[in-house]
Amino acid sequence: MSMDPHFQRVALIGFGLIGGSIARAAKLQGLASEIVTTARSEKTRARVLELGIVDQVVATNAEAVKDADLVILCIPVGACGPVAQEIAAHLKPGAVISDVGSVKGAIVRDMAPHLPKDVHFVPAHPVAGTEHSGPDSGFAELFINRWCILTPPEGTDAAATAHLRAFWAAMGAKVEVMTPDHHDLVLAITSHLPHLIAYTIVGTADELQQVTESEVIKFSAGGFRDFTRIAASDPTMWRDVFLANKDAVLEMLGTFTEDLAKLTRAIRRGDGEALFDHFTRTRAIRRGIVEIGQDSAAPDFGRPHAALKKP
Ligand SMILES: NC(=O)c1ccc[n+]([C@@H]2O[C@H](COP(=O)([O-])OP(=O)(O)OC[C@H]3O[C@@H](n4cnc5c(N)ncnc54)[C@H](O)[C@@H]3O)[C@@H](O)[C@H]2O)c1
Ligand SMILES: O=C(O)C(=O)C[C@]1(C(=O)O)C=C[C@@H](O)C=C1
Repeated sequence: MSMDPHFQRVALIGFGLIGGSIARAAKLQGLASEIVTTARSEKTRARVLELGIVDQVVATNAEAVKDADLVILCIPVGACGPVAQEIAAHLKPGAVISDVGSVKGAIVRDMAPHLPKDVHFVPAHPVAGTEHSGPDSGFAELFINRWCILTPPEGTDAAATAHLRAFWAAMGAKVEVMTPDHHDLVLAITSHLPHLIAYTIVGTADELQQVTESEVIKFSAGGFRDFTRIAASDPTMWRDVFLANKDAVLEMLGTFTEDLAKLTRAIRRGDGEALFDHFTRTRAIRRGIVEIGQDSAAPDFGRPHAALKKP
């Protein structure tokens, strides 16, 4: 028999893209009897109330977690440690405490030491998002057919993990469990590096435009436009991701730079065969992802990297 996904009282710390999407999906699927959220500014509290999705909007995180059976931190990765410290004394014994951060090792290191022994800490990362943020950006369908990765520390109560898994599955997600370190390596290449590349190339094009006084960006074609969408993602969120996943990103950046050098050499030498072979291989990878209906987070694809093998 599968686990009941329902929680009595759910507290969402932060009502942005992800918090707002969880609220909408949980409400639609009847996954909580009551949803409470924090919004720090008066303006956001008024807006969240106006949206009419949650039952209660409060100003402090401590107030939000009171009596909550499930607490989800939906805030930038760098804020999770301080917020764990802030809410620790107010958590209900037996509650499931989770998050949605894009990095998992740092979250475990920053949050776990503050949490009382009588709560169940099950970190999570829904691998689904957009370049938008704030209370109006969320939507109930965001998680449908997307991965949600859980990274429960060793010794976590299996029933708590199963309950959170059922909650995410009921919002449409495909759930997988892995270690925080493995998560961070896989996401460094499939999500963090692509964002770094987008942030770089859009900045480079803009600088070129200024230096040459040309209209580089005005005449940009489809490929560049896709990069600008990614490069419009939230600066606070992505600053925190790169600070928190420094080691894995630097490791993947090293491998990426070597591969870029190989393609650079092929262009310089006029080695059409090397370019054609490379592009043929990557086209097959894309087609494989689309075929299995997985156009986000495709762990373990491409040339195998020793560190990416499943633990
Ligand atoms: N945007 C994405 O594509 C995406 C996808 C998956 C996971 N994530 C992760 O989800 C988390 C939230 O991202 P988002 O896109 O929803 O961001 P967002 O900017 O839309 O929302 C974040 C919210 O957190 C609030 N906040 C910040 N510090 C706080 C604090 N100390 N206490 C209470 N509230 C606080 C902000 O006011 C804001 O409302 C991040 O950790 C991010 O890494 C993002
Ligand atoms: O599609 C996008 O806009 C995203 O960047 C979403 C995306 C990703 O890289 O896939 C970004 C960060 C998250 O942690 C999860 C999902």
